[in-house]
Amino acid sequence: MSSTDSSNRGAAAQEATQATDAATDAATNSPAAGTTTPTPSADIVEVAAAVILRTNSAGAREFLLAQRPPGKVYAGYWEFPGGKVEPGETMRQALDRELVEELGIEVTQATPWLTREFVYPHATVRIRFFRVEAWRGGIAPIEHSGFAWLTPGAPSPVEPILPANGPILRALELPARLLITNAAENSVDGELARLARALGDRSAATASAHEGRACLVQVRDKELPAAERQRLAAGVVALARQHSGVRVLINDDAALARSVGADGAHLPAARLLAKDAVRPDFPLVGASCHSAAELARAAELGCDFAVLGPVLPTPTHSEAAGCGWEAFAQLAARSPLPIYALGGMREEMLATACAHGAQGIALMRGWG
Ligand SMILES: Nc1nc2c([nH]c(=O)n2[C@H]2C[C@H](O)[C@@H](COP(=O)(O)OP(=O)(O)OP(=O)(O)O)O2)c(=O)[nH]1
Repeated sequence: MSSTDSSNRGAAAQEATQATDAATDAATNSPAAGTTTPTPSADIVEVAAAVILRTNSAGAREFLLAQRPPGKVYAGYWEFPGGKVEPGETMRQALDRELVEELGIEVTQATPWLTREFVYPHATVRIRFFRVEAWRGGIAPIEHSGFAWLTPGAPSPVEPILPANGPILRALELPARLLITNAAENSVDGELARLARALGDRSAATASAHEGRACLVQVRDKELPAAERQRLAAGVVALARQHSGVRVLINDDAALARSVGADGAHLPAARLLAKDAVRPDFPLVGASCHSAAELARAAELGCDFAVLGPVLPTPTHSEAAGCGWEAFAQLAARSPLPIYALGGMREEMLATACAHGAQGIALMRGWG
């Protein structure tokens, strides 16, 4: 984040306090989660849906889609299992009930993920997606016409898929970790060596593990002289190309991103809020956010993900206390975008971040 990014810092905690009960309820899977019901709205149908994830025998990640049966709206379309929240139910209770009714399984681990609103001819729906990684019982087609296990990023073997779900399928391609360069402290050569080690270790240690290899790398280091930044960016892209599942974004410099063949661009908050802001023309675009307004803007521009922080105190922004996990969760609960938690992150905080609705963690000093 640039110095201008700090203008809204602190707003995160403040805005989170104003979040609705519904958002609070949907925010986390911690003991406090799911203890309140969504705020009823005559106009919006609340839905809980499960992105059920497994690792197949080849070590690849897969998710489950199910086909809507005859007699329902959008019969024959493929969806994530789930359904409408009944009066008095929390989001999590609705999820648990639906998966018993539809699949015959008891959910034992679910983390809140994205919330997506979509206007259909028959209704406006607000779908709270949970990632479900553990359950009891065998999945059975009790209510659906069929099942399919899909690989994130691979062409879908089934269609049509419910129209609201396109962004969800794209979000499933994102990894759990975003590494941010810190050549200002480590030097360009030091940083390239750290990345080579990190990617090498990652590949070697987790060659068969589903998510271990994949990560995003953001070339930040905005203060570097242009030639050094170019060398860093080119070096990071060259390293990334030696490892599958590693994609590189350049912070705030589309021309540099193009010249080094990066996968994407990353927008600092000031750029995001500019009146003439548009989504840069890259396959992958991220944005730095510190408030609900910035998250909403990132979604409006069609960014693929946001980085939200600082969550915990960090030397990068020593003036900021960090919004804390509960505020993070409340902001994440309202976002249609996958969000990486930033600020004071370390590898062992990944599970905590996910329990509070994060896509994963963004690390600057805490990687390698
Ligand atoms: N379950 C589910 N619903 C989705 C997804 N994507 C999406 O747009 N929706 C929409 C379709 C429907 O308008 C709404 C879910 O309503 P539903 O009719 O399936 O709910 P239900 O299982 O409670 O069904 P019913 O008892 O009312 O017949 O959310 C998805 O991935 N999963």
